[in-house]
Amino acid sequence: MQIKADNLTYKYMKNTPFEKEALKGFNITIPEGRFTSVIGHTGSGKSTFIQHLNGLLKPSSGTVAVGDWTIRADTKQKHLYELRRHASIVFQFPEHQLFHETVLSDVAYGPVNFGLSKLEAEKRAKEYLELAGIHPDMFDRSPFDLSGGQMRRVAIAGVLALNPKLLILDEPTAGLDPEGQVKMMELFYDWFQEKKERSIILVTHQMEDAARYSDEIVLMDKGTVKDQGRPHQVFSKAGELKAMGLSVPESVKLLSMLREQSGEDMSTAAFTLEETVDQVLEFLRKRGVSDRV
Ligand SMILES: Nc1ncnc2c1ncn2[C@@H]1O[C@H](COP(=O)(O)OP(=O)(O)OP(=O)(O)O)[C@@H](O)[C@H]1O
Repeated sequence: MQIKADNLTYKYMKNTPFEKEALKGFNITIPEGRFTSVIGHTGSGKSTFIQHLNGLLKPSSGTVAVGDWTIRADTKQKHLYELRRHASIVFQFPEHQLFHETVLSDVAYGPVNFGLSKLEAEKRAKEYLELAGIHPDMFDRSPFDLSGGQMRRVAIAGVLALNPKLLILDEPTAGLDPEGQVKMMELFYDWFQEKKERSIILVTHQMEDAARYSDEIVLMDKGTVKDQGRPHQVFSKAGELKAMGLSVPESVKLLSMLREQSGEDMSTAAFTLEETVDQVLEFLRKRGVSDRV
């Protein structure tokens, strides 16, 4: 679903002495079928923005359009019920929301709620649990007997089983070990790639993830959108990012240092280990030392 914000403003505790303008009237368009990461310093408004994308928050002024739904300050919640079938948010620590007796019934709950029969819902739940790496032996166990990482996978399977078109992820790998983080991101990316109309909006502080998986990056600062572009465009402005208290991926740092210290005209756009090695080898080739590598 395409996302379009027009002059989007959001104020917490509006018209009170504690009023806080978290979004300051920005415009943005994010086309359907993209993996988009939203980055920005803490407090820049990322979570506030994404909560508008399925109507959890409504603009104080301006509009947000998500697919066929347009959300304004006076939009009634009942008009957003259908939107929530298509746009799902995964907050940090989604495992805190597990509450059913068994893993299977927890994942099947959402699809039943959205109208599937119990049989169909369980079939779909099994499919997504397996995709999320949960072995069938665990289906009848209590979700609370699982490890933290497994509980997170069950919770994610519950969201994917709703078959959303837009998946909104707010720091979904927080608290996982490095291997768990990679596996979780690969799960999301595989899901995203399966159908071309699927979109992901990922809020992250992990610049490596933003660079590696995204088609586009949205950079937020002080309640507004500062930049939007492909990873190599956004991360080529290392100085600006640093001034906002942000960093660039380690691979970009390494190549930037190499470029500065050698004076070589080379690209710093490399977001995986393989791409970085290729760039370094290219550098060495230009310098005529590739035979010794
Ligand atoms: N419930 C709330 N009541 C009042 N102010 C809030 C509330 N939630 C967020 N804010 C304020 O709104 C601004 C934007 O917060 P938001 O959580 O959207 O930022 P963020 O970029 O997601 O931050 P982080 O990276 O730390 O999660 C911040 O100044 C924050 O203090």
